[in-house]
Amino acid sequence: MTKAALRQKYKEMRLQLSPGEIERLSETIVEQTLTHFQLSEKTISLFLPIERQREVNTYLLLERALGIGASVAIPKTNYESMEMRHYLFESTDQLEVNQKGIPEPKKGKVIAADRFDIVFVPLLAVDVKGNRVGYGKGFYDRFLRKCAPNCVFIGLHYFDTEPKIEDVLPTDIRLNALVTPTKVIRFD
Ligand SMILES: Nc1nc2c(c(=O)[nH]1)N(C=O)[C@@H](CNc1ccc(C(=O)N[C@@H](CCC(=O)O)C(=O)O)cc1)CN2
Ligand SMILES: Nc1ncnc2c1ncn2[C@@H]1O[C@H](COP(=O)(O)OP(=O)(O)OP(=O)(O)O)[C@@H](O)[C@H]1O
Repeated sequence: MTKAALRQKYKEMRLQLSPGEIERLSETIVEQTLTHFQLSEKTISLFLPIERQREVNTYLLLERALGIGASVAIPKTNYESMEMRHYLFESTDQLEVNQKGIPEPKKGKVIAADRFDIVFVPLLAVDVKGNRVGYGKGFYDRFLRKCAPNCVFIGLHYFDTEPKIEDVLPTDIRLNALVTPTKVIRFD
């Protein structure tokens, strides 16, 4: 399928999940993540969920990661440059929900892209090779290319992989791994 068709399909599938299901599936995704990846002492990029879009509740992962000594930075989007800048998470007082519904830091200590060990990546759909579909603005494609070569890109997703994304672009950056409620997949 094309990215446009997949966006529509998965937006609808997410909106069919009840708030109770979102919580339960998000908890399972977080448990799977903690079982399969070592987060302690790591520097991590973590998006916070657009609640009206029923994204994975990553607040649960934020709490757990901080509890085991990870440094967590949250991205903030700039719709003029179409780039993201990361700020070290220190307190929920730093956060404000932007006009797209994304909780983002207002200020804080800036963390450069090449400092991350792990980046958790939001997505609408992903194929069997780790190609992803996001909201189509390329924020993550621009950010991930600046990360260190050994940085691990992990998608968090409620659903299974798609057989194929038809219109993959040369600028698209693949995931290294995917965590769903039932599977942890490593690509490559
Ligand atoms: N939680 C979260 N943070 C993220 C992303 C994400 O997918 N999830 N992004 C991933 O790249 C970037 C933001 N990308 C976005 C780009 C466009 C729209 C947007 O146009 N939203 C529409 C509603 C959604 C729709 O139906 O298209 C809008 O607000 O009108 C939202 C996010 C960076 N931060
Ligand atoms: N490094 C880059 N420099 C300039 N433009 C880029 C770069 N990476 C991606 N783009 C552009 O951004 C857009 C990304 O579209 P695409 O459908 O791949 O987004 P997406 O991966 O779904 O979105 P997102 O990364 O925001 O979740 C394309 O128009 C692409 O050409």
